[in-house]
Amino acid sequence: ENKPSVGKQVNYKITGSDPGSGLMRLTAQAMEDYDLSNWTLMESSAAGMTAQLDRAYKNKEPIVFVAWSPHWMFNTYDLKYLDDPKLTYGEPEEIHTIARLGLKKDHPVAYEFLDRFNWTSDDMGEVMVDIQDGMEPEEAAAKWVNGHEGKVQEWIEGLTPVKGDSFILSYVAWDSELASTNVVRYVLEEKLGYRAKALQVEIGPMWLGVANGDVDAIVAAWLPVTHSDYWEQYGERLDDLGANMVNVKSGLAVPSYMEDVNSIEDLQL
Ligand SMILES: C[SH](C)CC(=O)O
Repeated sequence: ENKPSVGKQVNYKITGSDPGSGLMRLTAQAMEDYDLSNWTLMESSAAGMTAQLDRAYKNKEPIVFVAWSPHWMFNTYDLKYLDDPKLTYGEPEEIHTIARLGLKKDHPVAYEFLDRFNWTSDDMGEVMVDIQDGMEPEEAAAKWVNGHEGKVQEWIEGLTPVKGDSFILSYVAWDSELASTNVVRYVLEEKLGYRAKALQVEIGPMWLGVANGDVDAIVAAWLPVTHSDYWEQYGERLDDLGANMVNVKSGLAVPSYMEDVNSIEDLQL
């Protein structure tokens, strides 16, 4: 039977996340690249997006939403990314650790740890799923660090703990960065002797804070594509310590029960 178009099914709405985020900028670009001028990108937050996904999924309703991996939603729901033949969302990319200028001199122990910090999507996934199952982020981080001695040892081998120096991290409430920032904070405090704080902020203040030196470091930079605009704006005032995770990706996704929607081009119908 002639089913209404997917646009009609979702009132031409893309369920978005936090305004200003790279994913929202890329999705606005995708709406241009794929001529989705009659669609609206709904601003929300990462938590708002997953709440709307949960409601739609439970009722097996159609929904088109912004997505990124690693994320617990791909463990919880049967989802699929829409093909992006124009590569608006780019190729799989990296999450980078970014330090303020001067950090190496001021906090050499923390700097060396942050320079070595790297883990996999599976590692992050363990922490994210524990948090999603109701564990406090600090507790989930402690559980992961205490359960992965070997990996943590690589990060801190030969480093002499400090005596209570303060350290400030910041992050945006994306489930991925809630996990990574809490693990880094836990290691700084419990293994390296810092009094470390993790400030939850929006994306603009996160980048501005580390660029103007109010924040010591972030582990939340999606590069080279998703956060390219922030890197262009602040990059020369920052110290990029490289990838803490590789092969991450973002894009548009739908539940797999939307069988006839497999590419962003299918939204034009
Ligand atoms: C974790 S999301 C890809 C971050 C963003 O959209 O800027």
